[in-house]
Amino acid sequence: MNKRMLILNMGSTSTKISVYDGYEKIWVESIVHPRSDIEKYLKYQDQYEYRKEKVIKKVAQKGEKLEDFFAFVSRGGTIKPVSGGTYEINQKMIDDSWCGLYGEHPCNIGAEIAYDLAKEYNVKAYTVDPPACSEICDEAKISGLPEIERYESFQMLNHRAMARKACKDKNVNYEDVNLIVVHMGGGISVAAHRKGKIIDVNNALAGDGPMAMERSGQLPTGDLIRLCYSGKYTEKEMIRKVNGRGGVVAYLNTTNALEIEERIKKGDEYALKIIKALVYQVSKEIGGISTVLYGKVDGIVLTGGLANWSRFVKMLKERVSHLGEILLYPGENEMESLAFGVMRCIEGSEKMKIYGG
Ligand SMILES: Nc1ncnc2c1ncn2[C@@H]1O[C@H](COP(=O)(O)OP(=O)(O)OP(=O)(O)O)[C@@H](O)[C@H]1O
Ligand SMILES: CCCC(=O)O
Repeated sequence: MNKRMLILNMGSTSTKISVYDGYEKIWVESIVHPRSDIEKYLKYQDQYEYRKEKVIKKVAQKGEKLEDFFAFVSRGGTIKPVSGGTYEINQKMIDDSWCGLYGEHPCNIGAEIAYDLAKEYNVKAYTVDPPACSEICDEAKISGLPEIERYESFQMLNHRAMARKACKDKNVNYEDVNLIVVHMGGGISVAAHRKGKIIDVNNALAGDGPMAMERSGQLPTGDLIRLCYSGKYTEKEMIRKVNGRGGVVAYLNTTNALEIEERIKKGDEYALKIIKALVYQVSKEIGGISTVLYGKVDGIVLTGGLANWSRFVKMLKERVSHLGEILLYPGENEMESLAFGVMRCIEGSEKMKIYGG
């Protein structure tokens, strides 16, 4: 049986592409998108052609043929909260993610590209652990205004993958321990994993939680309302401002941590001040979420691209180590998680889920 899959993972700053043959990784490549390339798109949806072209070109460069895949698999999209697992991507999922109601993120483009390619080549498209979680505890859903219910869009795929990996390495069951997992990529999400369930996490796409490389995070509400009504910005511009053009990039004009590190090494005090503020906000979020677990924290998993940055991790550790053991898992395990999730369903050890909206 053909088990060759094309895996797509569209992040805020990069497109990761991989080919798996069953459980075996054949290759993986990451395309980093320069700010100048993506800055011009006001809505993430407008990046569809740009990202698709990159995928098609890379697949051809690697000597692969699109007709040789039995499935197209993508991370995403932002949909109505569901339980974790592997889902066949269907039209309802595309409609719900494309309208942006549950958050704007490039993973929605990945899901759409996988779905379109699957239709074109008459195969199936799948996703695993979509970024909206139905396990949030009741208290966390109350926002403070009855008209607004809190829901969460975040990097669930990598949260689960790294939490499980850390537990495997520690020889404990994910379902038996309490973890704080901190995914630090283009967006930052800090979650309480209580005995295998994610019971609270900041909505990394909706101006919730700490600022991040390209997200504003939570802002003083009154000032935000005044900016919205200032007449200077449309609704779309404001949404893009907090999600895509806010956070570190708004201060330093880059999302590239290596570039910021170089600037700091050369004595850029302003860059250091902003990164200190980033560490401060992430630490505060970690401290806050420890109360969700009544302070019973078995470990703090730091993951995502920024967990590679030694200066950043050192400063973070100084502030939060007293809360629990720091478990460092830089980067992400998303490609493998996507491939393995599909394989478990194909082999029958797990049931494929259908999204009904
Ligand atoms: N080796 C490294 N050292 C320091 N920083 C790094 C390193 N590798 C990646 N980063 C930084 O990590 C960030 C990107 O992280 P990541 O690749 O997890 O995000 P993404 O997938 O683009 O976005 P998302 O959060 O939407 O998934 C960038 O700021 C990048 O500069
Ligand atoms: C949908 C992914 C949200 C994030 O960037 O954390």
